[in-house]
Amino acid sequence: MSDKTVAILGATGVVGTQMLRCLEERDFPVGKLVPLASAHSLGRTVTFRGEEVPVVEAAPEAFEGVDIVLGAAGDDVAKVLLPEAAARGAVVVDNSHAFRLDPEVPLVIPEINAGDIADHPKNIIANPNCATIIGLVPTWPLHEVAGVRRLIVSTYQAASGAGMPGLRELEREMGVVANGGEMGDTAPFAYQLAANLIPQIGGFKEEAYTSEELKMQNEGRKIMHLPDLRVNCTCVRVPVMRSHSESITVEFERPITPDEARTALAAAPGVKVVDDPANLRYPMPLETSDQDLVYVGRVRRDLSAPDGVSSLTFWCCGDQIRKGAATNAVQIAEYLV
Ligand SMILES: NC(=O)C1=CN([C@@H]2O[C@H](COP(=O)(O)OP(=O)(O)OC[C@H]3O[C@@H](n4cnc5c(N)ncnc54)[C@H](OP(=O)(O)O)[C@@H]3O)[C@@H](O)[C@H]2O)C=CC1
Ligand SMILES: N[C@@H](CC(=O)OP(=O)(O)O)C(=O)O
Repeated sequence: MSDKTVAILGATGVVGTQMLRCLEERDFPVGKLVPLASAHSLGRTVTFRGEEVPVVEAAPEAFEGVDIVLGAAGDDVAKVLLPEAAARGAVVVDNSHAFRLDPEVPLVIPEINAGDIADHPKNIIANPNCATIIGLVPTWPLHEVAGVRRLIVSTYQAASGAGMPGLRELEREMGVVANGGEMGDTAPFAYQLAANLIPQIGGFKEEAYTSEELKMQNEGRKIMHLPDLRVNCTCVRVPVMRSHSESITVEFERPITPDEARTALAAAPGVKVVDDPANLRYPMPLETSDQDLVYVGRVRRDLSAPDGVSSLTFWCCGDQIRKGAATNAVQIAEYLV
């Protein structure tokens, strides 16, 4: 396998920094690394394989000679720069929302639809929304057993889902809560997050759902190839540094017991079952931070299901910076090489 020239667009951010670590850990064949960021990061370096690599200002010409681009910038930057990279012959794996629902762009969680990677006519492959990845990795093996018809999801999303500014803001607010002082401006959050919950992620869209909540439906349908999948999602920002958690109730086409579900989950790639209520063992975000598996527990019957309806409830946690973003993107890039 020949070494590749790999660019990271947004190499100084939360996801970009994690991509550097994932490329190192997974021994991705990087011949040359091109770390790209905004003009305000010029003069900075990123550490890769023990060396300091200077950050380059992101511009179309920076993609000349690049084989693979990992996108870790926001939607607006992605929309402008990544087609420039693709036009220069690079294959792009992008983390933003910009291209996810484009019918000519595959939207991939490798554990579910790796087969979609091969057909990428625009030279762009999209990484799904982080909460969607963490929720669907354990939902898929249950679908394979019993056929998923409907999902009812509540998410508990970490501050770092809002990038470096979100992480820094929660750290600051925790200091203010502990030591006193002025809370002041809470951006990027609309309200104080420390010692609080904020039931809004993204802007409000149709039927009073937020953009983040609609991603679970629209991206889930595309990834699972289930255009009629019914999804009801509520997304909540919680004062956790890292790792998203989700409560998911699944309605199935066919009967499935909690034991059958645990057996399917235990055999599924990317999943670890932690489900031992007698010993108080269940997934928690502190435990799932900085690793790649989605932990699943609290698997139980949905006591509210109408007679004759097959339905289970479970709880899962996963590191949204790793499996929800950087790791998933590097996994896709591995298929490309
Ligand atoms: N955080 C998360 O958990 C997840 C994030 N994502 C998505 O990944 C992407 C990156 O998010 P995240 O890492 O959290 O964000 P951060 O805010 O932490 O990082 C943003 C990155 O984009 C760069 N950037 C900003 N403006 C420009 C520009 N004009 N030209 C080039 N680069 C620019 C920044 O560079 P500089 O330092 O110079 O400003 C920085 O490297 C987003 O699309 C996000 O939606 C997806 C899943 C999970
Ligand atoms: N919006 C997510 C993270 C994210 O960046 O999602 P997306 O890539 O779909 O914009 C969160 O705040 O937790």
